[in-house]
Amino acid sequence: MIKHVIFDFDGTIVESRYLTVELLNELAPKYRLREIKEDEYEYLRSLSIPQRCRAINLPFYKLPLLKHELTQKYRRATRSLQANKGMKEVLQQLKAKGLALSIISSNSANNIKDFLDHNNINLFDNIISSGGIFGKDKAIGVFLARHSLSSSEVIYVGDECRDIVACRKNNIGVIAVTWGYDAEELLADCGPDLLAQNPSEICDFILCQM
Ligand SMILES: O=C(O)COP(=O)(O)O
Repeated sequence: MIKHVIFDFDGTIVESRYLTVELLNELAPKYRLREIKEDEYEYLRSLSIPQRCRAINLPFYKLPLLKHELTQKYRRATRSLQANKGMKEVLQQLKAKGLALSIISSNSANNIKDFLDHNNINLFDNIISSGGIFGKDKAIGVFLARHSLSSSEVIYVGDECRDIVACRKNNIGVIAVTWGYDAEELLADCGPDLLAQNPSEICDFILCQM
């Protein structure tokens, strides 16, 4: 029975895709990246992370430093970001049913808290940063152990294939949402338990497993 729902932040709860592209373009000269044009967004969403990195001339070794700088720059814009339509209501409904809610994200806890405070979203029991882009599987594992949760008591809601992979490594269920960073076809190939086209499907899926 599900007791705890863990959410991804960027793309899933908050619409930060355009901000991320803007910040990447700002950092492009420093990291010698190819600038991203607006008409490429959809194409880039359909690529895997290694393909995406190649498409913008980003060698993997530059990724940690770039990610760090991007997270710092993100801070100044948290107040201009909006929650994805219908997500606040989903969080409220799940909380009202007695579920614990947490966030495990590769963004920083400060950025996330800033956004949540500014938008009066005060529903999360834990906000955890997994650090790097690929640390989510470990962060989820530590979280389950720390809270004595079995894999069947938890479900994750995310928007990227790397979220699905991290959940599979921990044997937990995963809902992938189609309005975030990764395109629907890419997510479908990773085999989530549910591919949600709109926020209300998240509630329906979770509440029928309680
Ligand atoms: O920091 C990011 O760019 C992505 O963060 P997320 O794990 O919440 O999607």
